[in-house]
Amino acid sequence: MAMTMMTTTTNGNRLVASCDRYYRVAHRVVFVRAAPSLDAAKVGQRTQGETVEASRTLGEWVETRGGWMLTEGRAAGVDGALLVPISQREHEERLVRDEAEREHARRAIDALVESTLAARPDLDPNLARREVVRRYVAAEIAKAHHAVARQMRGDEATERSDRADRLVERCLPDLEARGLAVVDGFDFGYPASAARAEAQGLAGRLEETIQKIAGTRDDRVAWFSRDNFFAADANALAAVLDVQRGLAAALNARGWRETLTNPPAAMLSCYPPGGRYRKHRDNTRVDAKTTSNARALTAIFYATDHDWDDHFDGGHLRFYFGDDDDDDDKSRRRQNVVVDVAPRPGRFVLFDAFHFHEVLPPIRRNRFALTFWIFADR
Ligand SMILES: O=C(O)CCC(=O)C(=O)O
Ligand SMILES: [Fe+2]
Repeated sequence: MAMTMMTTTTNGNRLVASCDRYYRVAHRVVFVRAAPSLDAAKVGQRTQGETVEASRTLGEWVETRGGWMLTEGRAAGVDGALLVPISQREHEERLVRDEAEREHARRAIDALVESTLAARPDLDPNLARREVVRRYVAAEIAKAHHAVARQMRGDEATERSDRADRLVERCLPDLEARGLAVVDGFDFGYPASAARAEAQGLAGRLEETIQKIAGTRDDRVAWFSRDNFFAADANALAAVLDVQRGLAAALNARGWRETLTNPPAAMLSCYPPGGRYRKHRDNTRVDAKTTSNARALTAIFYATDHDWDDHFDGGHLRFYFGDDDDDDDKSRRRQNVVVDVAPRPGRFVLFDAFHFHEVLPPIRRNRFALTFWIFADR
């Protein structure tokens, strides 16, 4: 039985109960840290919609099972609340609802396992169950991602920009032919060196990712909206983001195969010398109708030093075209073609989020990039 931290005070004749014990996670991911400090090691994470029970509060931090969580996003470079206080009653209703959902999932999985085994009696029941659970969980996660993407829709049509139209015109042939376009020398409105200087100035706000703990990637990142960039006087990066935000509308206007939408923020990343991001895809297909998230295209602008050298600085973005074997467009398939794209300053890359790719280690200096994922309304 959970203990409550109800404090009851009198306000005139009325009794006012205040409770700061329960929270709903209001941000995509909120980290659990070993201590109440942004520098403390991450020891876990909670995702949007989960509820958190706190045992102690300390300023903008609450102690929860396993560590400390930040309640307000400002210090973490995010707008608004990360954790929203909820009442004990709401918390308990959520627990009941969560249990009902779990029960529903258990029944759905049992039924799927049964029908799978009826169709394929030769299958090992344990393996069949494991596969059904994997698909079920992936589909549920995808549903949640798409619900978030749908909430964010609606602004793309107003974000037409001439620059984005021109950039799409340059990308479209290669994007359609091989799912990858690379554009150099595009005029984003500011020199690439200005974006580089701003990225350097924001480096102190970048943070390790949860994948760092898992050992798959070494960059530090922060999420920026246009307003965050303007607040930080990062006008060149804001101008790049404006163009990135115009791509969905420009592609939609040219009849792109899916209706594209915008996410709220772009990711500024910095790979230190020797850092990498192991081979991965930004999205995967769970089955014919389901993808693991809403990402359709990845749009990257490199804010590297003006004298970045392909050979001595490295840090290439490596694509593996032959490996997209779940790509339903077979005509785009290539057999084991590796393509390396150097992160040259001001270079812009647009690619299919389902392509396998990897970031090779930069050799001598920090490698900054502004990455924007264009969503699809699937
Ligand atoms: O910075 C890059 O070139 C690619 C980064 C990447 O693959 C990612 O963040 O998913
Ligand atoms: Fe990626």
